[in-house]
Amino acid sequence: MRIAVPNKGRLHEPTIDLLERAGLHLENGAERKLYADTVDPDVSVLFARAADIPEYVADGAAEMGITGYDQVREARADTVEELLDLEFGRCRLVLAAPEDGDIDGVEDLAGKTVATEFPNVTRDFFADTGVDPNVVEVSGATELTPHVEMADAIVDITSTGTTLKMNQLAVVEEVLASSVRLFAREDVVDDSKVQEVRTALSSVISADGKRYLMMNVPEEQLEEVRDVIPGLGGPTVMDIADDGNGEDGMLAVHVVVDERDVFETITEVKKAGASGILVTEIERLVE
Ligand SMILES: Nc1ncnc2c1ncn2[C@@H]1O[C@H](COP(=O)(O)OP(=O)(O)OP(=O)(O)O)[C@@H](O)[C@H]1O
Ligand SMILES: O=P(O)(O)OC[C@H]1O[C@H](OP(=O)(O)OP(=O)(O)O)[C@H](O)[C@@H]1O
Ligand SMILES: [Mg+2]
Repeated sequence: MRIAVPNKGRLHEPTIDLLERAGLHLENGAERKLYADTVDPDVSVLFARAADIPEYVADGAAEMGITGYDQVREARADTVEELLDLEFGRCRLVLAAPEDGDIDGVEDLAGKTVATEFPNVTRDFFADTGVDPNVVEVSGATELTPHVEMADAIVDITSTGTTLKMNQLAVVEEVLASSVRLFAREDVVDDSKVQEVRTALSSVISADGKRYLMMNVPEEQLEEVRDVIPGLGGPTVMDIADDGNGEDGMLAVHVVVDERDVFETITEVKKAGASGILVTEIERLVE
């Protein structure tokens, strides 16, 4: 099985990082190589441009791919199936026009020109509106085109909004919300290796923002502690073997909580009688 992943650009590093955290360590993958092996002899990685990845998967160069949803839609790769939202590379494709111009809505673009790196997504968007502007494809610096009379509006990526603002452009309408996805070719989605990869990546995402709390609780205090724990599916409670030091009747309580609940939970369980509280990170969480 081969996974196509971005070879450069902003998606490269976070993708490699995710594979590593999922236990799919890369081997023999010196920088600038086309392929890398992983610790799993059945899984290798193919490096490609973010925009080419959906096509690589559709055409059979790889079985799985990781890239932005915007690229999957642009490639119109209808033989690939999404397996997982990887929850990074969040951005929006928006229709934007000069702030001080006369384009306030989609209908104002009838007979006008829209420049974009995403001509297919743009045409699909306008097809649904009944407005049919002229769409011109550019390969970068799209934000410049309305200022050089090349276009009346653009469809481009925005996340913080800084680039649009810098170019005196305002959002007219959202075209697409995107994030990075794991997908596979239709004919291999049920393959056990594909599902293994999906589970491994999913376990990293599930663990993100979660912490593991361990504490000691006197038996008679268990209910009180349990009541203040916001845990995932309730805590795990274990007997602590009597160590002969009067620790009899102590229980070990383990629970997974949201990182943002950790501070309050510690305060609450302490009040309820817990001691020896330990907080650790979670690498993976297989549900
Ligand atoms: N500003 C942004 N914020 C969040 N995600 C973004 C942003 N810009 C792009 N992306 C996502 O990253 C994907 C690839 O963009 P990126 O800029 O890394 O590649 P690229 O422009 O093709 O790189 P290069 O031109 O170096 O090959 C986009 O398709 C989109 O899904
Ligand atoms: O809303 P913002 O946070 O300003 O982000 C939007 C910008 O980010 C991307 O460009 P990128 O930085 O990838 O440069 P590129 O044009 O070289 O791909 C995108 O093409 C926008 O220009
Ligand atoms: Mg870019």
